[in-house]
Amino acid sequence: MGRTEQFAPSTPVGRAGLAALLAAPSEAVIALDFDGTLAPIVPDPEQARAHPDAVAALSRLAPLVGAVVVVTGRPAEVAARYGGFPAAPGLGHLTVLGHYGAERWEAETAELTAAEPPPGVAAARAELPGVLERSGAHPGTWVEDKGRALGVHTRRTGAPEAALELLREPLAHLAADHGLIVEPGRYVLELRPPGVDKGAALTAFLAERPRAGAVLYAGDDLGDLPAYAAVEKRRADGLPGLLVCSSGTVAGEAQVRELAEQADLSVPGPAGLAELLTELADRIESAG
Ligand SMILES: O=P(O)(O)OC[C@H]1O[C@H](O[C@H]2O[C@H](CO)[C@@H](O)[C@H](O)[C@H]2O)[C@H](O)[C@@H](O)[C@@H]1O
Repeated sequence: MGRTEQFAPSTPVGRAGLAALLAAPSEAVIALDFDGTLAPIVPDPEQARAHPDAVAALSRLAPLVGAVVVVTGRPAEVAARYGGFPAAPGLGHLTVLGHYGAERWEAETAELTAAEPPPGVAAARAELPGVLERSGAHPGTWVEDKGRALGVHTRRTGAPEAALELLREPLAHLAADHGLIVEPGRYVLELRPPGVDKGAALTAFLAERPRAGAVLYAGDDLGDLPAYAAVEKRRADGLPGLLVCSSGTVAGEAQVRELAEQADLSVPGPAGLAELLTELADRIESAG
């Protein structure tokens, strides 16, 4: 199969989204999740790094399109650093929307803007060790303190799915007690403030660009569903869009079914996304 067929969207709306992106790339917005999409999933979240081929492809693509934005559950500055974005050529206008949109980092200025630190996180942080102990959390359960949110990871336990299930209810109670919500992800339950999600973040970013002619969104996890819904909504309003699913490639881990079902195009993980971004850069360059 050639690359053109490999990256052909399976839906008419997806094909229209891709066609609009390629017809007027300078008005297109490329929006990408970080973990599982730009960066391969690894056991230790602190060791996650963007796939080098994805960064190289973005370096070529970013100067050709209207905007590139990374929309992530990570703190924005952490995603920028783990992505290697500050040092990468061509990414001088990249934006990272972190903490599901509560933070924003601009490559142009290296400035970080953030909403007020949420109340409730400090109290939940203090109570979390006790809650984990009383719940019988499996050995290997690990807390990622993200400052304005707390991620409880079970990937490094002996039975990640069972370890996660065990914690759903106690963490839901802890979150509710402190005005937080639980954001579920790939072997992680995150306690975070309500009021933002990737859909609202992407919608606001697109609203800053009234001339946007197309939007591509790529994600891999439940937290990306609101961004998918935002693209669907903008498509209904007439903005062409392409929904890409970075399919799970970690042994024994199922991909997020809802995302795969809604996507116009699936790629095999960050390496596949890198190929897609490379293909887009090739096609835009050869047309120009
Ligand atoms: O919105 P994203 O950019 O996809 O971030 C979502 C969460 O990703 C990270 O956790 C996930 O990736 C880890 C590294 O590969 C993996 O070990 C873990 O099992 C995954 O859930 C990150 O640690 C979280 O802070 C993000 O919210």
